[in-house]
Amino acid sequence: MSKQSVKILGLEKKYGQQTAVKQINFEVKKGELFGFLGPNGAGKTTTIKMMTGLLEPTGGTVEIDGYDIWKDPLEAKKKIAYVPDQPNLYPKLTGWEYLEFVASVFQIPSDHFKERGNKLLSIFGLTDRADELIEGYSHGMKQKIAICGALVHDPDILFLDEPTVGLDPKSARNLKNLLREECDNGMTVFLTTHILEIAEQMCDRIGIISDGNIIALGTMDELREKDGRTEGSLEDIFLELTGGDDQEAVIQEMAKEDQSGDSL
Ligand SMILES: Nc1ncnc2c1ncn2[C@@H]1O[C@H](COP(=O)(O)OP(=O)(O)OP(=O)(O)O)[C@@H](O)[C@H]1O
Repeated sequence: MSKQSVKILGLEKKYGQQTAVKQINFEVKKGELFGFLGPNGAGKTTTIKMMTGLLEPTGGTVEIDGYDIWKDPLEAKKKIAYVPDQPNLYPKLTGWEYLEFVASVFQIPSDHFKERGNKLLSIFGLTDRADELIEGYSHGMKQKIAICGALVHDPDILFLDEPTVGLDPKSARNLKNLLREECDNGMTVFLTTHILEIAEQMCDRIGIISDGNIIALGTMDELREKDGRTEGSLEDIFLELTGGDDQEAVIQEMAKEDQSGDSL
């Protein structure tokens, strides 16, 4: 048994001439809540798709609990669940039928499924809507049923791409609490987010990718230490590392000009 849930070695993706992910290396430990951050176009989705076996790398390997996702896909994929930022659902199934379908694919015993499914629907306030067709769900409800589907079979490792986008504050809070609880019970969670407060509050460790390279990796304290700080928010660290400070300064200058009317 591997101590790491996920082991990434020399992972690379080229799209034609462009190298979107540049031979990155990192590990995610069992029971860890890992946040993967980076500016737009940095390579987050490309990386998560390679980690979940949806996009073939140009080079390198991804091990899921010791199994290579490309050489041993069945064993590796039994252990994971993935919720993309735009989940593909079956519109002609009801919410409950969708959960039943996922549970049947993963051969979850009926009693366990019913208890787990009902608990998840209740956490996300979907109990009263579970018998309606998914095609009638709002964007946020679709996001929530996709998350319920991912959790209903108790994956060892859960991958989430921008999980809180589209969720109302209460659902986002419930999701954060649930993920923390699942990790404390041994599940590993790997999530991407642009909401730095979420990463700062929730995540045990954080990886920052910029232009296809991992430019920071560690706990909040470790990131601060490497950045030569004793305090400061993740936003400060993120903007400094990704060059956002310069952009911030430009934006502030432009705002000043706008206020003084110079630029009109
Ligand atoms: N199918 C594709 N074909 C060509 N280039 C692609 C493709 N998918 C992504 N890219 C490029 O790879 C780079 C990384 O994209 P990716 O979607 O992984 O970034 P991201 O960090 O998830 O960005 P965002 O925060 O905007 O979602 C970008 O320059 C993007 O244009």
